[in-house]
Amino acid sequence: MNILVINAGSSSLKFQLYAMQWESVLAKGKVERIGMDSAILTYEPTDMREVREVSEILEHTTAIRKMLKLLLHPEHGVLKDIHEINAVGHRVVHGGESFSGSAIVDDEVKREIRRLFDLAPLHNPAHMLGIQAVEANMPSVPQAVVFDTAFHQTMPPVAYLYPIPMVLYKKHQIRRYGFHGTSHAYVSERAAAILGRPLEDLKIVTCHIGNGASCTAVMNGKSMDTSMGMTPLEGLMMGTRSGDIDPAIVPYAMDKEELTLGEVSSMLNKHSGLTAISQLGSDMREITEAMEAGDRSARLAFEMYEYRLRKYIGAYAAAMNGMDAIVFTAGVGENSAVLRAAVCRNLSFFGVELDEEANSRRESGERVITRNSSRVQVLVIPTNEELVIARETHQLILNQNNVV
Ligand SMILES: Nc1ncnc2c1ncn2[C@@H]1O[C@H](COP(=O)(O)OP(=O)(O)O)[C@@H](O)[C@H]1O
Ligand SMILES: CC(=O)OP(=O)(O)O
Ligand SMILES: [Mg+2]
Repeated sequence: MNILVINAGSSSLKFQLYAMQWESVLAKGKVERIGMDSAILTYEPTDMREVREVSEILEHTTAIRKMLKLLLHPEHGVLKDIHEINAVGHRVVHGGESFSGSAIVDDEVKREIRRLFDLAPLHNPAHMLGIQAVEANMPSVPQAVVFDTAFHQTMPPVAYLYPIPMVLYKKHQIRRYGFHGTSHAYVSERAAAILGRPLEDLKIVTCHIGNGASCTAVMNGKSMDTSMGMTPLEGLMMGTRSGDIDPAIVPYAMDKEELTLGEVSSMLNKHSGLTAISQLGSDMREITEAMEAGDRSARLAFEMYEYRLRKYIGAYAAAMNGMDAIVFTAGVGENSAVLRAAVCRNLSFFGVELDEEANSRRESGERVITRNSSRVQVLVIPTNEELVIARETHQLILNQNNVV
């Protein structure tokens, strides 16, 4: 069975085509910087040369159309016919309290994803465009959705409730949900395998630091707390999102700057975080380069980002009463040796001993970046949300076929 996995992020669209018999990737690719005039499309068919295009791609729908064309391309393609794709699995960020597991897409599921647009305004609408673009191009293919929120359904009430009137939870399900669940689950399992210890015995802080960023306290293999909340806005400082702020800023800024609710939400989701402080944009690569060239705003942005991340790691060590390992993953976590070094240098109190050479080595695979003597092991683990989504989709399709 071939499964196409689509991960439509806020600024990127990643895809992988899996042959499930071997769990092997036939082709993969990504479109980065969607919405900007120089979007970058990279397509990598296994065993063939990479194709790279820089063009204006303003919408997720255009990105998907370009992807299908490449998969079927006479020269670069890996498929002869679109029907060789047996199912599509989508990453969906918000599943609310309705979904504690994955689901096959039907009208009811689509209605629920739409109902949750307000809670994940940068994400759920993009996923829906993805689902619709697949329906338009491949009307008979079954689609599944795998939710970021599902892994965090194990959080206890002390972690998921807000200290506000209970009526808001009971009537409107206002609570903390957490996101990036497939990634936190995957990297914590891999960390246990690399450390050669049972996941059930470990206290791990997983740091998924991409354009969106979140930290999770994974205790005995279960999410016990995570930094994102009712929406992916809470927690760490991110590319364009503020993360934690005093909620009183919202009415105050609305009053002083005469902002509408929509404007203040857009300010916190799209014009805050690294973008706001660096005044250079949200790309950590550019910010690090500018910082190293002496730009003060870039340095402040970097330092705030690192400081807020480190505070969460410390908080989760306290939440779990211990910490065996820290995992860095996603775009920034996997690639920014500078950020990892800054975080680790300031965690020596916990017994983190960074191996500077291992940290700065230009490697892309899974690795430990602390010395053997380090009390807390720090790992870099490339995330693989796509593989988790492919496995879940495969299982749902097999179950469906057995029932029919
Ligand atoms: N070599 C690098 N050094 C520092 N940051 C990087 C590097 N490569 C990618 N990034 C960062 O990773 C971010 C994207 O991460 P990713 O996990 O792909 O995001 P998302 O899925 O949220 O769109 C970019 O904003 C970029 O700043
Ligand atoms: C939930 C979330 O923030 O996702 P992303 O990192 O893809 O923006
Ligand atoms: Mg992502």
